[in-house]
Amino acid sequence: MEEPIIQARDLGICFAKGKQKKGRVKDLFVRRAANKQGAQQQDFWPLRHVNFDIFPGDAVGIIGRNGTGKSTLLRLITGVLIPDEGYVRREGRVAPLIALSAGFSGDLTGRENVNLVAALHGMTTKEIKAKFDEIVDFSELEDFIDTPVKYYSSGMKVRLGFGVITQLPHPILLVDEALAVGDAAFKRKCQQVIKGLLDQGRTLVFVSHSEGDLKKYCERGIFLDAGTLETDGTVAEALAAYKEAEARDAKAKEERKARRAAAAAKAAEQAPAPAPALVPGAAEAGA
Ligand SMILES: Nc1ncnc2c1ncn2[C@@H]1O[C@H](COP(=O)(O)OP(=O)(O)OP(=O)(O)O)[C@@H](O)[C@H]1O
Repeated sequence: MEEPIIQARDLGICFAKGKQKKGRVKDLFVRRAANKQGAQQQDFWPLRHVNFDIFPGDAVGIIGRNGTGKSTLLRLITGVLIPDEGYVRREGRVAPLIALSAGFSGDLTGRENVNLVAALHGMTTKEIKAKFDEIVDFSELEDFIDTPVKYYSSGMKVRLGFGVITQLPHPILLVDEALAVGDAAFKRKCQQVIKGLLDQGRTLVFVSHSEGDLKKYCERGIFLDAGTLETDGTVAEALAAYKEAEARDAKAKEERKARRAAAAAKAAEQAPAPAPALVPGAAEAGA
């Protein structure tokens, strides 16, 4: 039987409300010790008891409302965050199309950043040299490649990041809304590149709020809700479950609103009639 390229078992991560958690090795010890002492009041689990297998060549869309742990799941898969429970195992390196504009050093030029980022992701000097022109050409930054990245616009940074990461030979491609940025022409170019990588047999895990994009790239869909994996099926099934949950929530919200309005009307009905206004001197005048 084929082995999964990504496997999650009882995967969970706990965050403290109002505090940013960084994926640090130290946390492996500190947080595990803290968990043994019992969860703090402010702790919450954006993901818990998550299980799935992703096989080589799968294209999986991660669907869910804002704040339901989609990006967190991708960061757990890349290894940037360390789980508090369970595990996620990868059989192959990851090319992360995530937070693309954040990965550069502002004082270094585009050229230096390409070399640095590609090397950090495991490309050899020879590989980088072979791909360099293609990266620059794709990002359309020929005239700015020797300019420090701090002078780039956010779109220029994203273009350069996309150019580098899509040249990595790694089998797993993680995409987090990377296609939501950039102008229409650049978006079309990105779509072609991703399609090409999928045709080569890469495995895709794709976070998006766009039904069109999800359907375009993915056959499978995982719907996350309230910290758990609710549906793992075809992308159409996962989208249907997502819409159902949204409709259920909208209905519950309407019902709550109607209950509050009814309670307010009842309270107004039962309230004693307001006392007549006192007109100074009225009693004396009647005597
Ligand atoms: N490093 C962190 N430390 C603490 N809390 C975090 C951290 N990263 C995310 N969170 C919180 O975890 C929850 C899940 O966030 P996440 O970004 O994974 O959601 P999402 O489903 O990707 O949302 P969106 O659709 O809005 O992008 C949110 O409540 C968020 O505030």
